[in-house]
Amino acid sequence: MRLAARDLTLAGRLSGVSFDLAPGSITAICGPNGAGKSSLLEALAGLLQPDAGDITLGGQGLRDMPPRERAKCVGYLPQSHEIAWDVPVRSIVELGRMPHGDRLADPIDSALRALDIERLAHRRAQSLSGGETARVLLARVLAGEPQWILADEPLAALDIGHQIALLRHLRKAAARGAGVVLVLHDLAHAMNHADRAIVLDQGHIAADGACEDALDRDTIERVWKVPVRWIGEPGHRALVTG
Ligand SMILES: Nc1ncnc2c1ncn2[C@@H]1O[C@H](COP(=O)(O)OP(=O)(O)OP(=O)(O)O)[C@@H](O)[C@H]1O
Repeated sequence: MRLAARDLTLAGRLSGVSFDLAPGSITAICGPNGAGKSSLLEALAGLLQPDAGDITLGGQGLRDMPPRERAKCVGYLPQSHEIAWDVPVRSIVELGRMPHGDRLADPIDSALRALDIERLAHRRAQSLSGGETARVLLARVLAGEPQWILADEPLAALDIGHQIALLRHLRKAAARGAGVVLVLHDLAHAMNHADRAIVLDQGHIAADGACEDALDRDTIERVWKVPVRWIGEPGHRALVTG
């Protein structure tokens, strides 16, 4: 099912944003602070109603879908990583199955494994470190086996080992047919791990395309206003400033 936005507008946050995303790939949403990345992701998750324009999933308007159906199709990880309930980690991950009305062990165990939190399954959620909390909330999203995984800065709190493990897991999910949309501040992660980048600047799309094009030096200098150059080979690029 394709996920598409048409002329999405939200006062002061997004202006005429349009794109069409195919499942089976990873899209990075990049842009400076306040560009509208989180607002866009929230709108794609159906949690923020645009003032104008619409979002469709498989051709059907997102706002017309029953919430449970929408939640089955779209898994969303918000930017702030907080767990309000002091319950065992496994119970938090099980919440990802709520739209399905079950607690199937397989997807829950597989999500715990994917985020390397099996040994934390019986720990109280509020006793976790920041990075552990982020991994638990991601596991909750993965446990729902959504067709679309939307994650806002999923790598921000993770150490490099868990970052790479998560990116590999998301790549496998995409290879199995899921659509993955990640808000990423780290442009090298976007360049090396996404298939497509959508660059937002002040609520507008500044660039959209294959990462080598959409995140080229000119675009970064124009949008982020820092002098940069890429070094290394495709797939192993590093961004150097100055
Ligand atoms: N609830 C809100 N009401 C009104 N304006 C908001 C609201 N939330 C965010 N904004 C504004 O909308 C713009 C886009 O915010 P958004 O959080 O989407 O940006 P972002 O690209 O995710 O930023 P960051 O990289 O800092 O997380 C910002 O100018 C922000 O101040």
